[in-house]
Amino acid sequence: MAVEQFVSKTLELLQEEREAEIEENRIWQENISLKDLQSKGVCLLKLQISSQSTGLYGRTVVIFEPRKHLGFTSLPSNSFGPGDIVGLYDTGGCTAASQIGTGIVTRVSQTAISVAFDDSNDGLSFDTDGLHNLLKLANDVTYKRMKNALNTLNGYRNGPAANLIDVLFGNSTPSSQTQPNEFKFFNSNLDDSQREAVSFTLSQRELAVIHGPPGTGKTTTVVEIILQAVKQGQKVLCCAPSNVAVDNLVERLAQCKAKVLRLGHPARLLESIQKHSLDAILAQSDSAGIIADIRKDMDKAFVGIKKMRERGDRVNYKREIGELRKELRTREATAIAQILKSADVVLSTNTGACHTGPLKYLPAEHFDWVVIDECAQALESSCWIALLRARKCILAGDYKQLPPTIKSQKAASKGLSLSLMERLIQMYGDSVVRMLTVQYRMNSAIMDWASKEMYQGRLTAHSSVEKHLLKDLPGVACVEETSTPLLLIDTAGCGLSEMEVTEEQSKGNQGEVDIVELHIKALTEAGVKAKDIAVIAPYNLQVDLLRQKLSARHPELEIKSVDGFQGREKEAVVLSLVRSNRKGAVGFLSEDRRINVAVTRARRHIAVVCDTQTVQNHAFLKSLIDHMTQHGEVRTAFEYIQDIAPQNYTRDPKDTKSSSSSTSTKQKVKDQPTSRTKPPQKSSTGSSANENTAGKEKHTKSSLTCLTEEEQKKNRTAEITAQVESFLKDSNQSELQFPSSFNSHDRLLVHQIAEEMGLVHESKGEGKDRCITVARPLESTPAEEPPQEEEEEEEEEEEEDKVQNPQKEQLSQTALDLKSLHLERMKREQQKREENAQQKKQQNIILPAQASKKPKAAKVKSKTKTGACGIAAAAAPDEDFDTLINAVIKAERVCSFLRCKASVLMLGQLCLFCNRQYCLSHHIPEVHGCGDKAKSHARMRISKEGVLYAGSGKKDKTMDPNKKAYLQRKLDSKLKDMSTQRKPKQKENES
Ligand SMILES: Nc1ncnc2c1ncn2[C@@H]1O[C@H](COP(=O)(O)OP(=O)(O)OP(=O)(O)O)[C@@H](O)[C@H]1O
Ligand SMILES: [Zn+2]
Ligand SMILES: [Zn+2]
Repeated sequence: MAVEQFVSKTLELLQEEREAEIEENRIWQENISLKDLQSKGVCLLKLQISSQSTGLYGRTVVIFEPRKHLGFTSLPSNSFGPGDIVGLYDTGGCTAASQIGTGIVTRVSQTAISVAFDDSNDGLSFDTDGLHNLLKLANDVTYKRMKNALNTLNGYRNGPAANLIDVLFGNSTPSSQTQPNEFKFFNSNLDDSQREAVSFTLSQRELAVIHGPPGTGKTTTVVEIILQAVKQGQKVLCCAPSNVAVDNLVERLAQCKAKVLRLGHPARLLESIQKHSLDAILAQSDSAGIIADIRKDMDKAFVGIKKMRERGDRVNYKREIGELRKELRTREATAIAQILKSADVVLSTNTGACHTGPLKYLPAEHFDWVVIDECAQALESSCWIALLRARKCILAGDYKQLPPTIKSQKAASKGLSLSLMERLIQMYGDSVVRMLTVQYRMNSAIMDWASKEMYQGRLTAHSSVEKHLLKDLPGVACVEETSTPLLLIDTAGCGLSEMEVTEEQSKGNQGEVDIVELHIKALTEAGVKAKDIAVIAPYNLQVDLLRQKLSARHPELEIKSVDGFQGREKEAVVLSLVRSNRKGAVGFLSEDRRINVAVTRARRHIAVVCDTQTVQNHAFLKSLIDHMTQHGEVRTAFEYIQDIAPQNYTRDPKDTKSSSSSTSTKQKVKDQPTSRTKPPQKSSTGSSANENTAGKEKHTKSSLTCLTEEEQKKNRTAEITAQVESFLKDSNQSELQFPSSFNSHDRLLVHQIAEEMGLVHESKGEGKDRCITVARPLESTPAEEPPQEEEEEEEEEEEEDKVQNPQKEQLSQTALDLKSLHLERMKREQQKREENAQQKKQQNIILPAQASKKPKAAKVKSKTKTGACGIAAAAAPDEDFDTLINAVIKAERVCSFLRCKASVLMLGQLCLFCNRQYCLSHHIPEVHGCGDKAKSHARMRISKEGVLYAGSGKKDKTMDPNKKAYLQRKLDSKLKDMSTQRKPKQKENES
């Protein structure tokens, strides 16, 4: 492909992408006042400058604070963090015209925010008396740099990269040295595939691609390659799309005593890395003394300016500062060039390697090799920023994991999401690729699926991990949950449907949240540490719901979206797939690479909670379900629901004894609740060796029977269906009673079949005599049924239908309980939405979007009313409900910090990590125990820089509109908790 063609097409797609982003920002900003932006935390209004100095290696750092003389002592709650790019405005507004400059946030405290402005903005002068607004900006620096690189690529003639460009565009073929260099490995532990990758890379002249599936030691290999290159006297430029990935390499290379230099704004680097940063090394250099003196003079001048009241005097100081700055710059340029030249490896993000940065001090042909790690997560255009400096390139990554995040679907589908790595593999095939095939992370049962489905079955598990299980971890007891690498908890037929909150375009599933909670409980009770467990969900809404439920009890449990987890690993992963609907829609789960990433984070155990009936409609997900069914434990969510609402179900004592009869799934269902609820001491006090082997034997046995399990289930289903059908044909029979020998699993099947056929079903009797009957639907039902409406509401109708006839639904009453809670919630949410709309209307500011939404909201509400008010009324009479609301409001009024009674009504601050309100002395995450989360959040945000870097989750600003929704959900969960408390029994039984 011609370079020009690539460049013009890519420029176009980048433009499209940029426009999509701008459009999104515009819609968002235009419809929201500055005040609202401030309340969303992305804008800070009317700040005064408290001080100004040169700091952070020569930048002008300005500290802003609220108007103290008016009694504002702290900043409004905001989402500003170190590394954010902000615009500085006078109080005229936040428009381009009133922008004074842009800077990078370096520090945020309760009372002040520091912003670093680059010296290069010569015209920058701050009115120290005036008031300023700060607004978080979407940054276009990344775009500009990529565009520049593409344009340079287009006109590139005979620089160092000329030959490489030919190879990367197929104009000449990659070549290798005939006589490979002799070399000795630094790391003697490398496996064969890693060694092969290193030798191959060393012998290639222009291009080597290293394909590193999850856990195969890609970084280990890249580090070895770089060390070998350095030994050969090569100068290496090493890049990755995210700051985190770059820092990781810096750390590993520094451990190996390589002379590394990290480029990048110090505000964005991990603290441990800062000593390798250009600025830090500069500060220790010979010129440092002189530079420091100049800075001191500049600081003095700044202080001078502040004292001066007269304009004329200020001008003098400004001139002085200008001259000092010039001198500073020439001295620094010389020093920087020296430092850069003496480093063996220079590291930066892809965009940090741009020619407007420090690399401009180096001659064009300085570098020999360019290494790009995580290459499959980078836009190709961002790779070209660095590649234009290289004779040879090494690309490492895994294109079977998630590609770079792109906002414009159109641009993505037209090729913007195709990474350089993938494009080259398409062009040259395996001849330029070496794949790492030994993985050091996953138990082979987990790996086998990924290997087969994604990596041509080529992966093998290293013996150190092949069989490792949770129970092998110190302090972890041997129970069923900790002895199986694969656990599938199937919600099919249990009525745990997904829900949707339209404003957020996301999906949640409260039933799955409850099941995840129980599984986490089982794992932690067995001694697995919360910090070793990840809970992953593909939808942000579900992530929020899970956090709400779990974070308070397990602050160290990491709960994230799939995208936020790329590049990480955990001993145990619990994956909630969320989707459960009759249409079998799986939406965004259909990205195979997303599922691959989610599953391959797990080292010893993965539990998947999902509705197999829904997700099996997608071939790739089906392969996962099939794999887990064949090689792992399968449970139905039904028995977890019994734990959630045990009052609705009497366990059939016969179940535990009838394991020899009918199905084998039943056999599994039978004794798990015991193992789950039994305290972990059980096995640690007993002879654990015996227990171990016993567990293993059982496991093997069940794996064997598992092979035909699905068929057995099918047969059983067919049997029962046939019985039901023949009953239906015989109009004389009014009721079909199944024998009391049916166990709970058989009854579940009956329940499912009856549901599908629209029949009434009921369980009667206790213990041994418990049996299930099926009958034709009652005549009255159709009359009450609301007319069919939009598809998305179907689910609700179905639920309401059951709610209206609860007495006919004994067996599914447990599921129904969750549903009624869900409905209660939905109803209140609807009410709130309506009230909001009402208020808006009164204020005459209905946005068109809301105006059009309103009628539908009203309709849904009235529908919900007819359906669910019965439950709501029965459970909570109006007064009761008011008391409830009052209690919640009261609880919301005081600081959430243990024993703190301070009011948070006026000055409360919401912690975004735990979603609680705190008083001013407790709201800082570090103070109340969210420190780690805040840190990793900040890190993640820092690593995101632009929107284009993949693997780091959603963009910041999506947090902000959610804040309100967060609060709403928080209230709802409190209400839910309270309503469950009001029903006697429950919780006590569990513990
Ligand atoms: N040859 C080896 N022998 C033993 N352990 C190894 C070897 N190579 C890598 N590992 C181990 O595997 C783990 C992952 O290695 P590394 O950090 O290099 O991979 P990564 O590139 O970060 O991961 P991934 O391949 O998933 O991107 C580390 O714990 C590392 O110690
Ligand atoms: Zn907190
Ligand atoms: Zn407090």
